[in-house]
Amino acid sequence: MEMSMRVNEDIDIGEDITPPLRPLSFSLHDSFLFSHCSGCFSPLPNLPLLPTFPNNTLHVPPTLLYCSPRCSASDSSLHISSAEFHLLRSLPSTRETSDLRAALRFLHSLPAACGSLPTERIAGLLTNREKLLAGTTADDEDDPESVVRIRDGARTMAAARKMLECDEAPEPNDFVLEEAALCLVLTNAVEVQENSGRNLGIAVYDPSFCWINHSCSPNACYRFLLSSPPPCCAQTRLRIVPCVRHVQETKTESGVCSISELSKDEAWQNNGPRIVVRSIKRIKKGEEVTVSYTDLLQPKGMRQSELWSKYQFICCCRRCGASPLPYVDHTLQEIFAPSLESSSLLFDDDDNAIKGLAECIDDAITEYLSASDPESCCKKLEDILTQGVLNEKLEGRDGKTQRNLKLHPLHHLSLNAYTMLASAYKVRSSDFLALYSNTDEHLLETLDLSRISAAYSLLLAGATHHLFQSESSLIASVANFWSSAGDSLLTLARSSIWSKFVKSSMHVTYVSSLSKHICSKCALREEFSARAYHRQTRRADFETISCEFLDCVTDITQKVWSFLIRDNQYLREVEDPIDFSWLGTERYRRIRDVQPHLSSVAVDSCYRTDGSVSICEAHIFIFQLGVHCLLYGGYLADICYGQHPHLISHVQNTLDDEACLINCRHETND
Ligand SMILES: C[S@@+](CC[C@H](N)C(=O)[O-])C[C@H]1O[C@@H](n2cnc3c(N)ncnc32)[C@H](O)[C@@H]1O
Repeated sequence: MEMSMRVNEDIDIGEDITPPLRPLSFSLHDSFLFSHCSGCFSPLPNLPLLPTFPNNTLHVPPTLLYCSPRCSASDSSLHISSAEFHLLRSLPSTRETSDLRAALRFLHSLPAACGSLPTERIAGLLTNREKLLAGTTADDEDDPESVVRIRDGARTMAAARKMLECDEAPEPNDFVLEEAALCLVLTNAVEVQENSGRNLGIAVYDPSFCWINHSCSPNACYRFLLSSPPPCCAQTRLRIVPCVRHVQETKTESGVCSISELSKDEAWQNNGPRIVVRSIKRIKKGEEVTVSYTDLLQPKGMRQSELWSKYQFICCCRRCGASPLPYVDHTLQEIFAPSLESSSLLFDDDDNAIKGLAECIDDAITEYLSASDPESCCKKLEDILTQGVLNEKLEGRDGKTQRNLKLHPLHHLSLNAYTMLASAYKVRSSDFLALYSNTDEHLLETLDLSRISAAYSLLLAGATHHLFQSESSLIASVANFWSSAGDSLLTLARSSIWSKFVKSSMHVTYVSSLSKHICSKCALREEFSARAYHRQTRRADFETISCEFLDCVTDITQKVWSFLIRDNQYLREVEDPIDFSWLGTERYRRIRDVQPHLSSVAVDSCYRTDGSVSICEAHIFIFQLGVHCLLYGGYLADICYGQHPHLISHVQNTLDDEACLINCRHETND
């Protein structure tokens, strides 16, 4: 039996298709146990509450914490009686325990009738146990790592449950139920993210959510509500219905108890992050609803291998099944051999060199995240992006040949590198500002670092937008990247350093650009006002709004890109970060073969030597660009996640700032 969910009416883009659904089981990741409430996942206050132990018999250090008496009252008993408490106290701190704890909580909430041994489904939810343990061998030592992890985890869960009864350690085959519950969590749990995108923990929801299958070109996405849902959202009906497909060889055993039995149990009425499913495409009545279980910006091979290792299925969705590969997948893995006419002429033995490239990028990123040396990270990543790798193993007709392989600017590793570079340059800029005094040279260097950070953010947003134009399910990533680019450009524009340069070089062009400051060419502002003040989003205008936005940002970017990327060797190869038509040109191939000549620029000649914009004009354009990116990112986020008060006030503050900037410049000018 295979379950899926279908819509029971026509759905437009950007509509909620479920009400907020409560979790059946949830747990914070270990690293958030002492910073976030285990009952509702919100950040802890200064004086958090401990679990309430029965009769205060247990005088032990806290294993988790709560934000309020309500959360403590509703969650403490589950913490103790599910054996989560025993598990946390007995397990070495090296193993992440959120999956084990969610499985224990899930098991504890099952009515007694569910105690017989299930394997395929529990409470209607697929355990996938047989598939996940498929590699099991006669000798434990030969088992694949994933199998050992499930088996050891289940054994630990069983031991913790035994501790509740003060019983002896379990027999080896005493933990089938725990194994099934753990497999169920691995198959059905989703990462719960806060607004900033951090993964706080995991949660398992009822079949209305868990029967939704995966697609690499999904038509829906989901969001979490950590506080009470707004009334409009809570009133949404469930607009999806289950669909059963009977598969011949499947065993007849199914759920050992139904979800309706579970929902009567008080334990299921607890707190926890709620989830809402939302359409990101138009969906016709009767069509299957799908979400993504993986990162859609990965190329096909990586998505397939992740889905196989986590869920043991091969995705046959429209995107995966297309032949030849769709543009987006082809591009995400494209490699250049600059000396050759076409990347299709890559040879089999280039594979190892490409693996080497991936390892170098991963190493630089890991080193940055663990040792936090942003300067070294920037150098390593930019060296790889600019120089690529040499494949020296190829035997040509004349003996050994060297081939230089480079990542395409839209390769998925390039996109990862841009994310890290935007972050690392930003950190370097704020470190620099904190460390050095106000000499012009140091201020200029701070501005330069912030400028490059903003340029990488803009490149990342433009690159993913380019891919989004051929794969519309990338909307959530694109929304995120445009918002980050907006934030990054506005951080640059708001830097107090500008005033040093702007005052001394105020001139006529700058003043005339002010009048053009408020953009009248695109409808993003009207759209924002409609959304913020009248709670309406004009979905029908999606294509128009997106085209107008692109026209505007392409226009402004052309004026300011050379300023943003000045003196950066890699970014100088990127002719335009929004319109990538230059990628196919002969000129680009030549640029990639030539090492650009870099000269150090004297402070007094900065930014005004080669016919590019003056620093004053650049300041205005960067602000304009930042506002556009933020408004459009917010517009797309609204489609994916619905009205978000936090986002609306963020954009509103920016528009207020913008009004101040204009007034201030007019006054200065008067
Ligand atoms: C959360 S469940 C989804 C509901 C599931 N189909 C069921 O019958 O309960 C996840 C499991 O569904 C199956 N599944 C989900 N998406 C799939 C897809 N695109 N192709 C094949 N199997 C899929 C896999 O077995 C996966 O482990």
